[in-house]
Amino acid sequence: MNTINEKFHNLKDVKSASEAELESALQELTSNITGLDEKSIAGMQARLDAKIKPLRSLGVLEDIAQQIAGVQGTAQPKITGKAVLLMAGDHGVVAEGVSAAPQEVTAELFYAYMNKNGGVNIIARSGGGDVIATDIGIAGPLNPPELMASRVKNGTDNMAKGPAMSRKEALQALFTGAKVARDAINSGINLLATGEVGIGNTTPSSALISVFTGCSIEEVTGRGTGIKDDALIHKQEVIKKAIQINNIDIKDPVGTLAKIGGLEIAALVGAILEAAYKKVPIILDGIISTAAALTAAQIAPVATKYMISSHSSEEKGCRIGLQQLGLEPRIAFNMRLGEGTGAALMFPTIDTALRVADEMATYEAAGVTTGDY
Ligand SMILES: Cc1cc2ncn([C@H]3O[C@H](COP(=O)(O)O)[C@@H](O)[C@H]3O)c2cc1C
Ligand SMILES: O=C(O)c1cccnc1
Repeated sequence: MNTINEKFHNLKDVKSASEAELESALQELTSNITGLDEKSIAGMQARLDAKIKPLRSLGVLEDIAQQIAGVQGTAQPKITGKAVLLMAGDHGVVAEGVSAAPQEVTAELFYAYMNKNGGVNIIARSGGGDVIATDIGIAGPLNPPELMASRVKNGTDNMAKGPAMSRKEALQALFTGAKVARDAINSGINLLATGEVGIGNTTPSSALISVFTGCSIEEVTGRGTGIKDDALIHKQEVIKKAIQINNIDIKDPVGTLAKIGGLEIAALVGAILEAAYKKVPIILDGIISTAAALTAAQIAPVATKYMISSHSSEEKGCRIGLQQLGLEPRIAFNMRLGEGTGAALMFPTIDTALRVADEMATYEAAGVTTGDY
């Protein structure tokens, strides 16, 4: 497929493109996202119905197999590679005291992901997947400087005082994320998962979820890294202020993302849209990924069909956001780490769903008598 968007394969182009060029590339990208292939979904259902089990008795495993068939456009889908796309970015709003962790932790954790021993690396590895970590907008310098090659800005501005980003910066971050997803897909990975790191990022995520679901700040805002009662009330006040002073127009999702979002959240929006455009399923993680998914769905509602939910998260806005997307959490492990840890836990389950379709015996082959079920 040769669209205007392909021009932005090269990161240098993303950085030098004008705002108008980025806007038209987004138009082009989103208008080329199409729905799932119904024939392949029906073909997978027929394969599963022939297996030695009562009809639909493998529940969600069958839903997942059917969804992946529809995404790939074949009743015999295969997973050739899996990766968590971990986007890193800092947040000016941490100056308001919304997190229990200091800002420098974002950069410190980034090195752990590069050294392959962060939480998400272990869980992804257990499920046979990789982690691709990208600095979209960490505040401080990284060493070696090449690690900062994809950085759009040194952290967002404080959204409680003005917009977190300019519209152009949000679009640059979005297309940088899209490029990360495209490169991964072109290298043979065809199951993606969203992940992130960014001290303070449950604050913009809660803001986006409140705005896009219409739920109150109190309903969607939790303790993030683990702030105490007083700090939680303060965090909710900060979010209210950010929404008020930024004149949010939800009919303009990119503008909303720029004003009260984050660089890594914007990159995840781009990764989700690119996955849908390239017909690759993408697993959502916790509250930050869900905020990105809601934003992507505002930009291109059909992208929702490419999303696979993972865990419910202890951060309460996650479940509310998933519900708005028409998704149900699949894992309830009381997790609240982020990074893509919950999403990566779905890797083995998704492999299993396709393995059932490929390897489980049929009634005919096993010589099992069918009943009225
Ligand atoms: C050591 C550590 C590892 C993490 N890994 C992910 N997060 C998670 O916590 C942060 C969001 O929470 P808040 O909005 O309260 O700052 C993000 O970095 C998220 O990825 C972590 C947080 C910490 C402290
Ligand atoms: O839901 C998440 O992913 C989450 C929750 C708390 C802190 N960081 C991430």
